[in-house]
Parts: sequence; C-alpha cells; structure tokens
Amino acid sequence: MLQSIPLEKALQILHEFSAPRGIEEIAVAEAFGRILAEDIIAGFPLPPFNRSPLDGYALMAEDTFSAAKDNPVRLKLTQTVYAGELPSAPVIKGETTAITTGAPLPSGTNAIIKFEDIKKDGDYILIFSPLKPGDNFVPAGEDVVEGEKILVIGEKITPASLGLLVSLGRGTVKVFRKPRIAVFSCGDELLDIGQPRQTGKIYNSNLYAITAQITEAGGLAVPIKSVPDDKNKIASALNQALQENDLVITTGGVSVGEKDYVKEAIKISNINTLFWKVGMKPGTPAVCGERDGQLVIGLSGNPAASMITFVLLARPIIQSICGKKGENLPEVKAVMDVPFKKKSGQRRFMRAVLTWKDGIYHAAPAGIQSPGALKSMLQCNALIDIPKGHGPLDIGDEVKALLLPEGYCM
Ligand SMILES: Nc1nc2c(c(=O)[nH]1)N[C@H]1C(S)=C(S)[C@@H](COP(=O)(O)OP(=O)(O)OC[C@H]3O[C@@H](n4cnc5c(N)ncnc54)[C@H](O)[C@@H]3O)O[C@H]1N2
Ligand code: MOO
Repeated sequence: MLQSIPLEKALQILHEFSAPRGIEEIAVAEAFGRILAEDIIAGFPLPPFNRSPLDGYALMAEDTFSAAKDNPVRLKLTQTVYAGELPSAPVIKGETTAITTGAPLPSGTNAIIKFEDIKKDGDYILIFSPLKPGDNFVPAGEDVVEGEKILVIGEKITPASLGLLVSLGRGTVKVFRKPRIAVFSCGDELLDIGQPRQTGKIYNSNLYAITAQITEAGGLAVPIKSVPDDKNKIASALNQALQENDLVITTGGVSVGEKDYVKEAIKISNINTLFWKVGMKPGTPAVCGERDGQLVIGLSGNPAASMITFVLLARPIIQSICGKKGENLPEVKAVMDVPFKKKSGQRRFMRAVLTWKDGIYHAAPAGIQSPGALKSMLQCNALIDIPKGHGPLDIGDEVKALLLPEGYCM
C-alpha cells in the first residue's frame, strides 16, 4: 500500500477513476450549473435577421448626406414594421420605414434614425443631420455567426449559456450525468440533528458540511446516517454505498486509533486500498480505495480537516467525473499582512482571509488552525500552501494562495 504520498501524486492516482459516468439529455430549463456534454454550434446567426436597435426610421444613409439644420431632407414614410412582423416592401431612394426596436429591417436600408431626432410632416419625415451607412444598423450574425462554436464540452452552463441555447432554438441539451456521491461519517460519538445533547458526544456536523461541498462540486449528494466504530458495520455501509452510488466519501476513523476502522473495513469489503496518508496538514490520514473503478475517499473526522481535504483531494475528482474541464482552485500570489508563528513540518494548507488592496492580495490567518476548529472556515476564502519544512511566516512574506470556491466563505 502506498503511504504518505504528495497531494499531486494522490490526485494523479484518483484521476485514473475520474471519467464521467455517462451523458443525459435534459430540458434547457433544468440545465443551469450542469456540465455540457456536447459542443454547441450555431445552426443560424444571432440575431437571425438585420434588425433595428431602436424605435425610429430605417432609411438609406445616402439620402441624408445633404441634411443640415437649416436644410432638412424629406423622406416619404411608406410603411411601419413592428417587432415580430416582416416588411411588406423594400425601401427605395427617397423613402423611409417606421420601425420598432427588434423589428426586421426592410431591404434597401442601411441606417436607422431615432424617432426623437426627426420631425413628422404628414406622410414625410424631416432629417436635420446626415447619417453614415451602418448607423444604428444591427446586421444578422452581429452576435453569433452561423456555424460558430459558442459552447464547448466540459463548460459549466451559466445563465448566459442558457440564454444562448434558447436563442438558438434548443429545448434540450446533452450534459454529463451527475455522479451520485454517498457520504457518511464514522464514530460512536456522533449524534444526528434532533437527538438530545449528551455529555461526551458531538453532533455529526461533517455529514452536512460535506453534503454541501458535494453539491457545490456538482455531485448529487446522498447523505447516509452515521456508522458506529465497528469494522463490520463500516464495511457493510461501504458495500451498500458502493452498490448504489458512483463514489463514496466517509469521514472519521482513518487515523491510527484503536477504533479507527475505515482502513480495515475497506479491506473487508474487497476494496483495493490505493493509498493512506497524504503529505498535507490538515487531513493527513486520508485513505482512498477503489473497487470496480469506483472510489472510496476516506477523510479525517476533524471538521476543518475533512472540509479542506475534500476541497483539495475529492473536489477535483468529483468535478472531473462531472465532466468539468479546468483547474480545481485558482492560484494567486499574496503577501502576509499578519505573521503566522508556527513552523510547518509538513506541507500545510493554512486557512486564510485574502483581501485585494493596491493591486495585490493581502493574507491573514483566518483563525485557529487546529484541524478540529471549524469556525475558522467561516471567513476563510483561501488556503495558503506552505511547503514542508517552512519556518514561521513574517509580515511581507510572499505566499502561494489557492482561492476557495465562491459559496464557501461568508
Ligand atoms: N497517535 C496519533 N493520533 C492521531 C494521529 C496520529 O498520527 N497519531 N493523527 C491525528 C490526525 S493528523 C488527525 S487528522 C486525526 C484524524 O482522525 P480520524 O480521521 O481517525 O478521525 P476521528 O478520530 O474519528 O475524529 C477526529 C475528531 O473529529 C471529530 N469528528 C469525527 N467525526 C465527526 C463528525 N462527523 N462531525 C463532527 N466531528 C467529528 C471526532 O470527535 C474527533 O474529535 O487523528 C489524529 N490522531
Ligand atoms: O491531519 Mo490532521 O492534521 O490533524 O487534520
């Protein structure tokens, strides 16, 4: 069994099992936040026809070249085109068409003047300044040309991508299937919501924090009741969770204590242990296994450690299973504004608050860094990646920071 491996190596191993688990075609109305499983090629241009961007008059710019304040040009008004209608005739020299915003332009026109800028004179309009060809003229395909690839496999569907899909007449779209991700915590000390407080016991907060993290990552979280410190019970929970889901995440019971049974339960369930312990603090004792291509990711029970290991180790794998392309967390440089006294015997991911000031990120520790201290995660918007063996950090030291996903921080 591999033991105490660098985070990058751990990710490389897990990525062997991170292929998407299938494609489904869903209604565009349901597709916000999903990951595209097809490239979207425009079947027609946007806008689909030459159109007016304002309420006014469509005309030939050449007719207005001599227009001046004291020498207006007179054009004959021959028709009105409203948005949703079609012009009944082209515009010829000396004529104009009244037009509303979004209406198709009659052929022959190459400029539009706002109705506030003309004077009506019976069936004629008076124009007091010249227009150039193309003034206020929105050509078909200004936004998207026919045949253009506007969305690409692996991109997240945003409000704008939904708008574009519908503009192109799409009612459904192919997306990667959301992986079902079971999550449960191990520990005799765990109480669930609603159970009365008991001395020596604590509430199972990890289940809810990790469930939310799975949802943020794009997975379909399947939270499961906590399992006592019993290797056979943990093994059977793992078995069942693997049968019904694409991936299983556990918390607790991964260290060296007498009742830390997850590693043993993994063996009992015929899950192949991929590695135990990752060179990072917090979250060192994470254990990962695989059975028939499905992963089990066992995180530390400490609430902050489990959240941090989730974001660094599990999130990129989940995102990849979701079909998402690209890096996990954006990396930026920051300067320490507040010292951090501790040495880092191991590579440490320090919870930090980053603020943008004078063209640079400034970093301060987010609070107590112990792996069980969860409150520090509230304000934490970044993790400072401190290399193994690094001494204390002083004010002004430059550090590497990983920006946490939006939605993690208050
Ligand atoms: N002798 C040693 N002891 C420990 C070592 C070590 O190397 N030698 N490693 C420490 C490190 S590092 C970590 S991290 C923890 C990890 O322990 P486990 O993953 O086995 O987690 P537990 O012991 O089950 O729990 C740790 C801590 O977190 C609380 N907890 C557990 N589950 C939950 C939950 N669902 N919600 C909220 N809080 C939870 C639990 O009560 C403990 O306080 O091991 C060190 N020990
Ligand atoms: O690895 Mo543990 O460092 O205490 O979270």
